[in-house]
Amino acid sequence: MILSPSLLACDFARLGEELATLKAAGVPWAHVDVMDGQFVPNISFGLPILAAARRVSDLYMDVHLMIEQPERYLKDFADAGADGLTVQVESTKHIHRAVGQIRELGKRAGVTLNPGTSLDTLRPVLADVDLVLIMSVNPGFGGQKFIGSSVERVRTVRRWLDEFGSEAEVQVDGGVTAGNARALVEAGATNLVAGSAIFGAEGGAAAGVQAFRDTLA
Ligand SMILES: O=C(CO)[C@@H](O)[C@H](O)COP(=O)(O)O
Ligand SMILES: [Fe+2]
Repeated sequence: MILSPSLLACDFARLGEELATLKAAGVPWAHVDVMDGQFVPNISFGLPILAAARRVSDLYMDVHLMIEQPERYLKDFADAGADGLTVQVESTKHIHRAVGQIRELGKRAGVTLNPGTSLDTLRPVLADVDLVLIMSVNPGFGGQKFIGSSVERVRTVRRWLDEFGSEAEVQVDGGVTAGNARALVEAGATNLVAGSAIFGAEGGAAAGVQAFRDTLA
């Protein structure tokens, strides 16, 4: 199971140190939440922060684009240091084209959807992606409560992927904690994003990471 701590919950003034803490804790990925104030009602950060993170860290940069018409910026995010780019099905009229563009840029392509969007919207691109992200909160903010029905959505997507032998990651994002991680992994999740549960942990991010390890051991 891959843990992808969401940098949205870290101390931006200490970004380099936060990334170093994750690296020292043995975490392979960092989740980078880009929000434009249009697709979601919040603005987070964009290209310069990703580029700064890339300069000081060799963690896999897992970029979650919550922006309208993400195809306008895919190359910029790839150039700024993304390893994987995940786009929301609701944010573009051309999800198949966007996924193809990410692959053409030599990056791993991810697709995601809001909790209120039908899983069927994923089907046309399932064979073309490296990662499917099940959002378990309405995107836009960290620190929200996990939506329980997400567990069944994970199970369904994992089954669909298994039907044609896909090894795509099934990632879950939003309200993920050491308390619900086991149920998610048992349902087929291979990749968990966690922001507040890691950076808000008593004892700091390293303790937050250890709590996930303990519960999944
Ligand atoms: O994409 C998002 C929110 O839109 C997430 O990546 C959050 O940043 C996760 O934060 P927690 O729910 O784990 O605090
Ligand atoms: Fe995210």
